[in-house]
Amino acid sequence: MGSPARVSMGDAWSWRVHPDMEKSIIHSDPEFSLKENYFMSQNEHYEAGVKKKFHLQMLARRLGWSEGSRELRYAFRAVTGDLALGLHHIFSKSLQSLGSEEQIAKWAPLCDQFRIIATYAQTELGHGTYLQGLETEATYDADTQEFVMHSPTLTATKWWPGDLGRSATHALVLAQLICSGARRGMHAFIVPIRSLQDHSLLPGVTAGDIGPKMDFEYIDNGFLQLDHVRIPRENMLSRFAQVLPDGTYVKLGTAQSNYLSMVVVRVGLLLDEINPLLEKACVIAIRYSVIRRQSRLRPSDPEAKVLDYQTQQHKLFPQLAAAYAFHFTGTSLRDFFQESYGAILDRDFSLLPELHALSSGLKALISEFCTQGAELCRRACGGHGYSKLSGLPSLVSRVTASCTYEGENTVLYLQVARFLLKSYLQAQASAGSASKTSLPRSVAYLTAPDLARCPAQRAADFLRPGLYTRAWAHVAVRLIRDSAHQLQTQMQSGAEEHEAWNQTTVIHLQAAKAHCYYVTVKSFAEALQRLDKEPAIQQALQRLCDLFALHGILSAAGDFLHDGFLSGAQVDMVRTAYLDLLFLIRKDAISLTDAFDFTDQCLNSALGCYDGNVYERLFYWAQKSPTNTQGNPAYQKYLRPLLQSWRSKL
Ligand SMILES: CCCCCCCCCC(=O)SCCNC(=O)CCNC(=O)[C@H](O)C(C)(C)COP(=O)(O)OP(=O)(O)OC[C@H]1O[C@@H](n2cnc3c(N)ncnc32)[C@H](O)[C@@H]1OP(=O)(O)O
Ligand SMILES: Cc1cc2nc3c(=O)[nH]c(=O)nc-3n(C[C@H](O)[C@H](O)[C@H](O)COP(=O)(O)OP(=O)(O)OC[C@H]3O[C@@H](n4cnc5c(N)ncnc54)[C@H](O)[C@@H]3O)c2cc1C
Repeated sequence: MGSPARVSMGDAWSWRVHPDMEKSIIHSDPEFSLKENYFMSQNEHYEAGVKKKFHLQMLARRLGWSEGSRELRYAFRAVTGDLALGLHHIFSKSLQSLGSEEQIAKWAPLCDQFRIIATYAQTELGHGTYLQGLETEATYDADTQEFVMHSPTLTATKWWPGDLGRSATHALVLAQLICSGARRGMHAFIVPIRSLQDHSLLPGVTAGDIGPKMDFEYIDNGFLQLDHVRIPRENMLSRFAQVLPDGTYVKLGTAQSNYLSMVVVRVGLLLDEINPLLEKACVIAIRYSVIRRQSRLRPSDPEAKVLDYQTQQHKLFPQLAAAYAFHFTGTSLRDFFQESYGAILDRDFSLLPELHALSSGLKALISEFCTQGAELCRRACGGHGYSKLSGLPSLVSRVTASCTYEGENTVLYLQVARFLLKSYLQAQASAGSASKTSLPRSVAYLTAPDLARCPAQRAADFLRPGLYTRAWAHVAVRLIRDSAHQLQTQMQSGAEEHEAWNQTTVIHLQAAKAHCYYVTVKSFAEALQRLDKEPAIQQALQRLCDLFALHGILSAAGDFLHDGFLSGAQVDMVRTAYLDLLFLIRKDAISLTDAFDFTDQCLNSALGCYDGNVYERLFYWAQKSPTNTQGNPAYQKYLRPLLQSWRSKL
């Protein structure tokens, strides 16, 4: 499979490594090798993650790669993100979004030069979602112009922050501010927690690791308790709020301004962490599926490549289409973020509600689909997909966390629903008045002309992006309208507002998901329009866009049939078009996965290597397992006595 030019791993039977690869700064450096990853303990994973981070920072310093540079981003991608201190960078982003210019000037150089190691400590043992419920307190003492940081209860213990368990010297502690006798809500405070001299915990600080997790073993997620720890007034990040020396509270933003850092992180995670996990799963599963031969398509044929079975294509190609859809949608969101972030930092919050809704909804949708998709890819590889040596179990357990961290998905979808309801009611209100208030771009379709029936006459009509995008808009509008109506009905029947909301959240959730899927279909289709100078690429990607849209329609056919927008015959047309696409995509499948440009070292998979030597690699890697190299102490202790035990009865 493929040319010998790009080969893998340098193992005995691989073709000669291409000269170009020898120069790959990351992959030729044994410090970045991932070969032992599947055989490590939690402690070994943590040390390996810190070691790689240390070496990468020394390399970056030597080569002049700045923070956020393309080189560092590529290096992070090449080392598959198995680098410790990820939260240090989340601290930096939070400092940039919540800190004053003076605070940024002071702390950013310390971060960039790793003169401190920081974490983002928001979640507590008792609260992660409900930020108004956070218990950690920051009480201002005007006499000393200090904040007294305190964990008043066990449930106030900070729990989960990455790099907190053993690495960080400072924590950005999100706490309830108490000043001038009033509670002011969640604010961010820079709290030193370990000595810069000997890394020992500072007075009043209790911290440690929270123990084994489903994955992310290389990150020391930790706990933190503060016992009346004093920090200077200047350590409260004050872009959106200040406490003056006498304790006067000056509000410069909104009640949720200090939530901005979560928006920043959600946007960044989509392209940098979450979608690449699905991309890798697709590369491994699709490459393996052209190597794996099993059963016969015709009795007279040789055993077939499993990728030639329509059901295998039905499993894998929608995941490939989703990975591309999320790449273009994540890029579109990043562009919108860059367009609006500057204004928000300057306290123009007009675009923040839409940015919050988009970042919340796409983080929920993309993490959910990447988790489902990675698991589907794993299952599509049969028994070998259950071997850690395939690389797939690790991808699944790692991407699963993205449905929870940076905002639990259901909670984020409900944030979207809240935004959709407000937008819908605004559209309804202005529909009757002369002054048409324009809706945010992402919900402009709420006031666009709607079709009652889909005009498609034949299967080929469903290969038109305009037609299927409007089909998705139709369903999203109907579900949003229905959710608003159900809420109104509940309230008209006497339910109190919050109870009515709770009793209709399942319906709101459905509307939010349809909206997010519509946004993704639209973003993907719009991105492809800009590829008109690359017709061959445009055609290959257009098939994936069509497949993503039609697979979604078939998966939610009831929503399209519900009001007769699609007829049963039209759903059959969608299925015909969908199945034809599977056949057409088959010939591009390998190229479309190669295009993600993951090296074999980065994939770290015995099934997904470019040279296709799956069986040799599986067998060779298994030989290296400590289960085969460290003897069998159980034999002397138990098996031998068991095997001999019959004698004792004689
Ligand atoms: C390589 C390493 C990879 C792994 C990295 C992992 C890193 C993980 C780091 C973390 O997990 S950090 C912790 C992340 N935690 C969260 O994301 C907590 C999620 N919870 C929330 O965001 C809020 O609590 C929630 C939005 C669910 C509820 O907020 P509230 O209880 O304050 O109230 P509400 O829902 O009533 O929202 C009030 C207003 O604030 C708005 N709002 C809420 N969150 C906002 C936000 N983030 N930005 C802007 N506005 C926001 C919201 O739209 C609404 O506006 P309107 O009143 O105009 O409708
Ligand atoms: C791998 C990993 C890394 C993390 N890293 C960090 C970090 O570095 N820093 C940090 O501060 N935190 C971190 N976290 C914590 C993470 O942000 C929280 O776990 C997350 O925000 C979810 O909050 P929770 O755990 O309280 O879940 P909960 O909110 O308790 O969720 C439990 C259930 O309650 C439901 N629920 C909660 N509220 C509502 C509601 N209003 N309406 C409907 N249903 C609701 C949820 O949908 C969910 O089904 C990390 C978590 C993980 C798994």
